Amino acid sequence: MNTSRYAAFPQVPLDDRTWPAATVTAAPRWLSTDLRDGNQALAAPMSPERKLVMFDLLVAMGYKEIEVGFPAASRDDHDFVRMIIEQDRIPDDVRVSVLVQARDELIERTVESLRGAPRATVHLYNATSPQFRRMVFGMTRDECKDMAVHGTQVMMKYAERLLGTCDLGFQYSPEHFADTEPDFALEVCEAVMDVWRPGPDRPIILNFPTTVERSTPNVFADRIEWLNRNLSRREHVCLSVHPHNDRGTGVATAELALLAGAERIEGCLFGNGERAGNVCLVTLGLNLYTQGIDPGIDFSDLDHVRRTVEHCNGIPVHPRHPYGGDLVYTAFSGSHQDAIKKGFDAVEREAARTGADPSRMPWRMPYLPLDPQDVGRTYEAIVRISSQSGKGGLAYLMSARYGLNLPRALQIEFARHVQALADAEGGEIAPDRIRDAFLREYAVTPAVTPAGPLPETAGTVTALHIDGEGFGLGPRRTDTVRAVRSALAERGFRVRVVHHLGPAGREREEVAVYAQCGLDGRTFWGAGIERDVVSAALAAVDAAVARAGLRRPAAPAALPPLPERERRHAGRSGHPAGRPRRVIAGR
Ligand SMILES: CC(=O)SCCNC(=O)CCNC(=O)[C@H](O)C(C)(C)COP(=O)(O)OP(=O)(O)OC[C@H]1O[C@@H](n2cnc3c(N)ncnc32)[C@H](O)[C@@H]1OP(=O)(O)O
Ligand SMILES: CC(C)C(=O)C(=O)O
Ligand SMILES: [Mg+2]
Repeated sequence: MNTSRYAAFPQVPLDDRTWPAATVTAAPRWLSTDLRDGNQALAAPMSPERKLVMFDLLVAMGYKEIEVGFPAASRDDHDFVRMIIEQDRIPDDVRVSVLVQARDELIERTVESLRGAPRATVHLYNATSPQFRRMVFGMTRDECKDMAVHGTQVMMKYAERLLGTCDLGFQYSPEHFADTEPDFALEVCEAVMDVWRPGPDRPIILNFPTTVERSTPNVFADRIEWLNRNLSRREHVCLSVHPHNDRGTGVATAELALLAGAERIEGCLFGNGERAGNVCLVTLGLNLYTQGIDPGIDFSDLDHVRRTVEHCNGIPVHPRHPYGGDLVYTAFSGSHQDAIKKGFDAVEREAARTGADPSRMPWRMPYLPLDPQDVGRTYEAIVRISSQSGKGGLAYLMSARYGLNLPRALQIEFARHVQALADAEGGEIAPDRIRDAFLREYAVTPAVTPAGPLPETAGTVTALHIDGEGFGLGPRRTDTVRAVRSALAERGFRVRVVHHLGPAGREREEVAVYAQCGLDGRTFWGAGIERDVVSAALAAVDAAVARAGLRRPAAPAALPPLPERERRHAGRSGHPAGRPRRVIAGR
């Protein structure tokens, strides 16, 4: 590749920059340009209907400055502006703006589109960079400056003629500011201000776009700090930035610009816009939120925002898009899942200890920069199981989704089963399949249960785990059922441990008990899930004993036929192939 065709971007001479030591403590003013810069970048620009959906979304989210179009561009753009004005759809605390080039014929139509608006801003621009002056305009610096000055004069003339009592705002952008000599950008802005004459009730927005992002964000920040120091009438100027994302650093550019003195940011939801997009307003807003700063924008139903934006733009949001993508609150890898599970366990313990509401506790969760619930997501998709997962993730899924808190040793054992499944199938294993595999493997129901005690030699049920708590049963107890009953009674087990088994909303409340059965130096786990703890404990013991194969009949053929469900499960359990699962536990 021919690197020699490109050159590093020149630095701004600013040796005493202060922005690196600054911090952001409040949200900037936001302007959404989804309906203008975002819209102009679509293969099929939005119809007025889709524009209205986007406009209503932006208003509902709390954006107070919305660029609604380029009325001189098309009938749709013009008619949309007319529609929201005539139908009185602009809330009192929202200001719309419209963009226009510094060209007389376009300015008239643009200003005219705002007739009847109680308040609105005209946004005028012309390119100022040397390339543009040379290649596109064929103009000197002075001629280029005159273009901006003249455009401002023409805009004011038409506004006076057409807009009557409108509370008119004015914004000027030197397009390609990031490529323009800083002193020339300043000169043009000063000349524009001389015409507009900003004052106490007559502010001006000076908006500095990267237009095409070519430099590292620190270079842009230096430019903004330099302007911040050198602009006259600074108290009447709102210093705004408009980063694009050509180098993938639009967000960083905006954030460093804030440190350098910018007060307002223009961007689009999920970073729509020309080429690699405008800066993403969702990322910027939630970046502030996760620093404890209120962005002033409602992101509490981010999936709805994303769906609406996808509908309006006709472009899908990437699954890994910060904060809003489908996968950004999901861990697939084992060590991440394990740490997240431990993080949630720690929060629960802390909440139980202090009586605090977990949803109000400080968020410090490994691998999750934001509580998904804060943006309307659930915890369900936090962990998804694949061949990269381990016992921690599995334990989280079983607990969070099905209320099954597996003891650690059982987690380890079950993880091996799931790993084998993942290795065999590849890809993701759906939660319900994992739960089914667990029930099939551990909640074994003996097919025949005649009365009578277990023989002394049958093996020893060594432990019960009820809702994550282990109860050792002592070495000498061999009568399983008696051991269970007395262990529960000795502990005065009256607590009703309630789990929801199955998807949230199912009404059955059940208790899960896990039993460990030791035989010949090996351990066999069983699970019982029943409506009360004693039945669950008995079922768990039955299952553990059954899995140990303790009371296998000598001749399986002598038993009645297997029920359909049992038949399906036989041979899929990790037991040697063909070994009968039909075992009997006495009661
Ligand atoms: C960075 C940005 O996003 S800026 C916003 C850009 N947005 C858009 O362009 C979308 C809307 N635009 C349009 O619909 C059309 O371009 C229109 C209606 C504005 C103009 O259409 P046309 O008159 O056919 O001209 P065209 O689009 O080809 O523009 C080229 C002319 O604009 C001039 N021009 C380009 N940028 C500017 C500017 N910022 N200020 C003044 N004139 C400009 C060019 O020099 C050229 O002039 P020429 O006709 O003398 O050669
Ligand atoms: C019109 C201006 C602000 C623009 O969109 C840009 O330069 O990117
Ligand atoms: Mg732009």
